[in-house]
This record gives sequence, C-alpha cells and structure tokens, in this order.
Amino acid sequence: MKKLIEIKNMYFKYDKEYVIENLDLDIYSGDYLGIIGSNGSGKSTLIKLMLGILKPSKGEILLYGKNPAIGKFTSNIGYVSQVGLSTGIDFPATVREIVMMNLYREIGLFKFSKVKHKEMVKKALQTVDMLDYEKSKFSDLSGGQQQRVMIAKAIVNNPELLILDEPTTGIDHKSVESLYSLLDNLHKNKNISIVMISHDIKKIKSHATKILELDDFSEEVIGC
Ligand SMILES: Nc1ncnc2c1ncn2[C@@H]1O[C@H](COP(=O)(O)OP(=O)(O)OP(=O)(O)O)[C@@H](O)[C@H]1O
Repeated sequence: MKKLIEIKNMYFKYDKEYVIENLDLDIYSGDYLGIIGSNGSGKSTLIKLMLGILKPSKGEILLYGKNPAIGKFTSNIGYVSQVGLSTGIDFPATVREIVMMNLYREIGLFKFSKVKHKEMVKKALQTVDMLDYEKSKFSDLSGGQQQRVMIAKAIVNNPELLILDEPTTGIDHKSVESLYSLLDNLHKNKNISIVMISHDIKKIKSHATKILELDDFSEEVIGC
C-alpha cells in the first residue's frame, strides 16, 4: 500500500507549550482517518501541518516521502474547510466559477478555460450531485449545498487524498447524512483517501477505517 503521509516523532508548539507531542502516524492510500479530540486538542493544527501550512517544531512530516514546502499546496491533496470558512466567499461567483478556481494553476491565470476544464468541473459537480446548480450563485445555496460545491472544488483535480476540517459544522441533519454518504462514495468508488476532523465521535467511528484521538497529548490510532 502506498504511504501518502508519514509523521515521525513530531512535536509542534505555537508559543511555549506543545500542542502536539511525539506523534507518530502513517496514512496510506485507502485509509479513511477520523480525527477526534476536545476543543483545543490540536486537530486543526495537525491538518495545517499535513497541508504544509505549518512546520513541525521537532520531528518530521513527509508528504509522498518528501518534506512539504511551506505554503506550497500539492494538487494531490484536496482540502475542505468548515462551512463558515468556505462561505467567506463574498463576491458574486457562480458554482462553476468556484469549482474552476482549483484549475487555474493548470489553465493559467487570465487565460480561458478549455472544453477539457469545463468537463472536469461538470464531472466534479456531478459526483457531488450539484450539476443542476452549475450556473447558480454560490451565495444563494444552503450550507449543505455550499459544502458539496466546496468538495467538488477540492476533487476537481482528481486528488488522491481529501482532507476535511469539520465540514458538517452548522449544516442541517439531513445534509450531514448526505455528506457522509458522499464521502463514503468518494472513498469506496473513487478511491479517494480521506482525513476528516469530526466532533461527532459516534458518526465518524461508523464511517472511518481508523480513528486518531488527540487528547491530553495521548494520540492513539484505533482500528475500527
Ligand atoms: N495561530 C495560533 N497561535 C497561537 N496559538 C494557537 C494558534 N492556533 C491555535 N492555537 C492554539 O493551539 C491549540 C490547538 O488549537 P487547534 O485549533 O488546533 O485545536 P482544535 O482541536 O482544532 O480545536 P477546535 O475543536 O476548537 O477547533 C489551542 O490551544 C489554540 O488556542
């Protein structure tokens, strides 16, 4: 099995105290890892380390066997933030434009998208069942619909790994259920590995294949 992320003896602190201490963790292709833990236990920090936004204070984190270049986002990894953060989009963009944003590296800024790119956007929107909303204004959608669009944006590049930071916060019960089924579908049928923070321990344990508990500095991986 291919190793996507390898964390070795990693420590991280913002100021004086360590937020993450002596963490060892391997994430393989095919994993669906749920990250749980109380408020402030370091879940979002760990994701920022995985994305290369933060650098370990000690120890190592390797993405595809390499040190992530700080601030250089790899297109092999898709990222979805909390609903509140994704709705920070305050210009009148359409659903298609939002998803297209993750193709600009490929298209080139200020150049026109090609048929191929429009097809990639359509395919991603179809996967998340939002193709009918392609021309709708993003800001007119419900929280659950917006989150599906953000997932389409994250998968439009066909990443191997999708990282989600509590994507269900603030969305209604029915949308949460359908978001979990969508993630199951991406995991099982599209071979996308998943790392997801969740406060709903029962639910994440019933979907994930591994759980990492980040509490009281005691990190533990439990096979589900
Ligand atoms: N930029 C920062 N500078 C200093 N301290 C920070 C910063 N970001 C987070 N922290 C602190 O690091 C600790 C871990 O924060 P983090 O956001 O990773 O926790 P979390 O488990 O994701 O919490 P929550 O469940 O509330 O989102 C907290 O004590 C937090 O106050």
